[in-house]
Parts: sequence; C-alpha cells; structure tokens
Amino acid sequence: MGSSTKGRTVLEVGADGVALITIVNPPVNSLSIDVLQSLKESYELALRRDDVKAIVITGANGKFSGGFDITAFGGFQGERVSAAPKPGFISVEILTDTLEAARKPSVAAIDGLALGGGLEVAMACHARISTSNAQLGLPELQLGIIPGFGGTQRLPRLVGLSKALEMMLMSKPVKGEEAHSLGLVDAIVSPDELVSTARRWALGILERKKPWIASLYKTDKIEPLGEAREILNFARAQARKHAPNLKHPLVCIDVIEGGIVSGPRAGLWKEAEAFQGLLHSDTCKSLVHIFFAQRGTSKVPGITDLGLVPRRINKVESEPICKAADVDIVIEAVIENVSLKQQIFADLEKYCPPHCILASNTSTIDLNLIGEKTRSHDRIVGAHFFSPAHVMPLLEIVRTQEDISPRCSSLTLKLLFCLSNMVQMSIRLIGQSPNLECQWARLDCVIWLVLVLQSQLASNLLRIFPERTCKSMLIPIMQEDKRAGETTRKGFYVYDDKRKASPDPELKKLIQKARDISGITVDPKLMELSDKEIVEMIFFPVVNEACRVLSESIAVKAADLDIAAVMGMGFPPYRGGIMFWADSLGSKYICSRLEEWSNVYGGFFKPCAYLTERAAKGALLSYPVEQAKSRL
Ligand SMILES: C/C=C/C(=O)SCCNC(=O)CCNC(=O)[C@H](O)C(C)(C)COP(=O)(O)OP(=O)(O)OC[C@H]1O[C@@H](n2cnc3c(N)ncnc32)[C@H](O)[C@@H]1OP(=O)(O)O
Repeated sequence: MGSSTKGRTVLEVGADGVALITIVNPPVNSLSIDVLQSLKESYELALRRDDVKAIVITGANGKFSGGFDITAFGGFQGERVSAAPKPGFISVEILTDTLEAARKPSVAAIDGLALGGGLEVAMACHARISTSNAQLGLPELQLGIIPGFGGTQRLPRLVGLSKALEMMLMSKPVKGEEAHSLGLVDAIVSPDELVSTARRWALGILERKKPWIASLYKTDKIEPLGEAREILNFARAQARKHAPNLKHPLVCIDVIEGGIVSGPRAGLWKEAEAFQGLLHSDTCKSLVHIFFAQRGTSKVPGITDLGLVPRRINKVESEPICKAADVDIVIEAVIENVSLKQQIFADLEKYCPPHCILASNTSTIDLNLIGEKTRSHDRIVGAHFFSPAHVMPLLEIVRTQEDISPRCSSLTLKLLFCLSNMVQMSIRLIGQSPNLECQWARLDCVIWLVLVLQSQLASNLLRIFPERTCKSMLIPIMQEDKRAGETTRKGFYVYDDKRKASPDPELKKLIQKARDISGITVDPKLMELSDKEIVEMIFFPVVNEACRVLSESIAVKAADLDIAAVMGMGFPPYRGGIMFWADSLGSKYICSRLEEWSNVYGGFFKPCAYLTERAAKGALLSYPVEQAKSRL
C-alpha cells in the first residue's frame, strides 16, 4: 500500500472578499499529505492576501472529505516510516495554530461526507454549514486508531461528552439534521445554497453578526470533572465488556480525559502521540487490511475489469413466483435437496423470460448439478446469503462452470468447509477432552463464537470429503434432544426467561452418549491445552482448508477469504481475516503444528500441498502463486 494520489486544494478569491478553498482528491477527497500540505499553503496565502477577508473550506464534487488518506497508512507503518508527519504537525501546527487561531474567520461548507480527518478539519473552522444529507462522524476507531487531528478534544466540546463518546467508540456518523440539533453544525441548507450561505456566514462572523467560535476552547458542553469522570468510567466499562481484546477504545477515552483534566492543548499533544503509536499497532494493520479487502471483493478479474454496463433490475422474485413474465431475477431458497432444486429450475426456465437471472441460495450443491435439467447454464448463478440473512452482511455470488472437476468443488462448498472445519474441531475437542465438556463456555470464550452446525451441511461434507471430516454423533444427538440453541432454550447452554445462557450439566450425558456410539476415547493430553492451543487447533485446520481453496483457484485472492471469514464466520476483523492472521503467525509454524497433530490425531490435520510448499519456502500464504515464486 502506498499513496499514489496527488491531491491538492484550489484557492479562489471572490469579489466579496471570501477565499474559497476546495479539497480536490477523488474519489472521496481524502486528506493525503499532499492535500494537507496544500491546505496549509492555501490557508496561509489567504491569510496573507489583503483582498481576502474570510475563508470557506469545502470539498469538490459534493463531498467535503472522507478523512485522512487510508492508502498512506501502509507507507507510514512500513518502510517509509520517515514519511509520517511528526506528531502534532497536522493537529497543532496546521489545524489549531494556522486555521483555528487565524485572524480571519473560516467556515466549513459540508456536503456528502465529513468523516474522520474531514470532520476534524471542519471542527477547526469557526462555523459549519451543512446539507441535511451530509454524514458527519469520527469513524477512526474502526481502523484501529483514534481521531488524531483534534477530534477527541473538539467533538466533546461541540456535542457534549456522552454523544461524542458514542460517535467515536461506535464509529457512528450523524446526518446533517442531527448534527445541527447537537450543535455540531450551525445551519442546514440545500446543496445549491451551501457555498453562498457559508460565504455570507464567514463575512457575518467578521462583522460580529455571527459568533466567532474556537471550538477547542468551548467549555459549556463539558460536564464538571467529577461527572465527566463518571461518564468516562462507564464508557471504559462498556468498551472492556464489548471489545475486551482491543486497546484503542480505552486509549481514546484516556486521551479525552487528558484534555478535560489538563486542558485541550495538552489533550491535543496526548492525542497526537497516541495516534502515532496506534498507527503502528497490529490491530490497525489488520483493520486497514479489512477495509481494503472489503472493497476489493467488488473487483473480480475478468469480470469487473471488462467495462460491462450493469443491467437494470426492476423486479425480483423469490421462488415460488406468481406474476413471471416481467421478472428480472428469481432467487430460489428451498431446502438443500438436489432433485427438488433441479425440478424448480426446469420450471423456472419454462416460465421466466429469457433474460431473467435464475439464482439459487444453495450452500452446498454444485450449480451445474442444479441446472442439469435446463439449457440455462449461462444465466444460473449462486446467490448465497449467509445465515441469518437479515444480519450477515455477506452475499456470495457463485458462477457455473461447465468444466468443474470434481463437481463438488464449488466456491460455496469450500467456504462452508472452512466454517465446518472450525465447528468440527470444536466438537471434537469437547468430545475427546476429559474435562472440556464442562468447559464449553471456556471454548466459546476463547474463540469468541457461538457455533451452529446444520446437519444437512455436515452430512453433505462427510459424504464428499470423508477423509477430511471429523465424525461426531454429538450434533445429531443434540438435535434429537431438541437442542437448537436459544429458540428451544437449550443447546450447549440452557437459556432462562431473559435469554441469559448458562452451561448445561445435562450436556455431559449427551457427550458420553456420542462417545459411546462413535467409539471415541478420552484423550488426557487435551486436558492441558492452553487457550492459545485451543485457538490453533480450531483455526489451523480452517487455514489448511483456505489454502486448498486458494490453490484450486476457487477464490480469486486471499483477501476474499479474509472477508468471507470476517463477514460469514464471525472471525474477528481486528485479526485481519483468516489468511492475514495465518501470515502473521507464519506458514512454517502452522504447517509444523498441523503435522504434529496429524501424526497423533490423524488425517483431519494433514497439511495440504499448498501449505506444505509455502512452509518449506518460508513464503506467505496470501501471496499470489507468481508473486510468491518471485519472492523466494
Ligand atoms: C486522524 C484522521 C484519521 C482519519 O481520518 S482515518 C479515515 C477516516 N475515514 C474513514 O474511516 C472513512 C472510510 N471510508 C468510508 O467509510 C467509505 O469509503 C465512504 C463512506 C467514505 C464512501 O463509501 P462509498 O461511497 O460506499 O465508497 P467506497 O467504495 O467505500 O470508497 C470509494 C473509494 O474511496 C476509497 N476511500 C474511501 N475512503 C478513503 C480514505 N479515507 N482514504 C483513502 N481512500 C478512501 C475506497 O478505498 C474506494 O476506493 P476504490 O474505488 O479504489 O475501491
């Protein structure tokens, strides 16, 4: 990652004596170092020019700014550490001492986005005018950093401590209207009137008709120290509860407190130091990787680079359909039964217009098989909504391929196999460990997941890949006992009236029954597993499977598997996804652990050829094949 954009600002002085400074850095007017340097120069020029009385800052093409340039983070973290601006250069030198302390008033004219550093620039101006649809927020925490351009100091002083904490800790932006009611912006106008209103407002400040406010020094919205500390301590407790593995939310709270206790200028310095430190953290590197990996999923070589024009979809039906002549896409979502799906697709082909896309929500069945009784392979796709569909943000789109061999190796199946490996290993640990049956809660806590396994999926996988599947009777026995989790008020846990889960002592009997049926024996060595070993035993087989997916070119790139793991399996984003995490540990280490377990526990753990090869060469697992060769 490196910053390739040459961003800039443009200065135009109007006959009214207002200098309009426009941030220009498509697509979101991010604040690259070029832009920030240029902003400083434009501002200083406007301050020097006698024909300039006041200043308006805005963004080109209806977007104020999407924040600090995230593409530059890699450069600051990696080999170009010296390229990072020294702490305080942007927040103190540019935004506070040049903008906010200027003897000419400035107004931010905000349309579209004012996020992160974008809002921090706007808050350093003496007033803000916005459109109602603009989004204003400090979402830096979702990248593993804190607001570093003064946001931790100015936002609480503009909107109050509680709301500022909510906006920062939850990375939650507000829209223009709410920002206005909070006092973050001073007026709401239509996009057409935005710049003209901001110009008049800036002149109004100069003429003392509007207040000239340096938000860094506002005090009216900050609670007295004792009360403020209570709010901050509550926020700390919440952060520890909801994100126990993350440090940066606590750092953010400390920095805010620092400003309240020691004054905002001291707070700015504390913020600048903390920001610089967090930029180098593994959490930041992982979350930035996830940010770009997520956007990368929409770039599919051989498809999105062909310049195709998207087809307009006016009508979508889910199967069964009633009114079909004008339907553009039908999504079938019946149970995983091949002959039923084949019949449905044969019917759909008959009744739907020839342009209609025929989609299946299948999770395990090869699309070619589903479409076998049709001549519509060119318009059949897999549209697999991860379950529960209204919650999970992952939609997997699967293509048909006439030449897939073996048929079962569809992307869907492979990705689900990764998920299944994780679940199977967890079940195996419960089954074979002398004491883990009493410690389901520990397992859940260590891997931070609630696991669900559909018997259909399990039996399909067992049939297709018997040598790579752990056979356990525990899930069928639990299903027989109506243990579907919260819905039946018992699963691995029992749930009380308030849905509070507690470990179920009855589970022990079921585990013993599963052992007796499967002939599984207890392994005393599993009693001594550390948390780290549990995580590795569960997730290294997942890494192994992900390597197979990559080596068979079923996934286009490793980053797509990272997103599938985060969005579909609940893998923690702050670890960067399954392959990013694996590379942070090293292919050699993972391979050696799998080999060790494979010798003791059998083929389920056997590292695949791709993993073994990369480990032998000490290569990253996520590198494309060609790149990996050239690095060796
Ligand atoms: C101390 C200060 C620190 C900071 O300011 S850190 C940055 C804080 N800002 C953010 O966290 C905002 C991150 N961006 C977003 O949330 C979204 O993006 C937007 C809401 C701004 C826009 O969303 P949408 O319209 O759906 O577009 P899209 O596909 O997400 O982004 C379009 C292109 O813009 C790039 N981009 C977005 N924000 C930034 C940024 N802050 N720095 C550099 N690039 C950015 C993306 O990667 C992508 O690029 P491609 O088209 O090549 O995939």
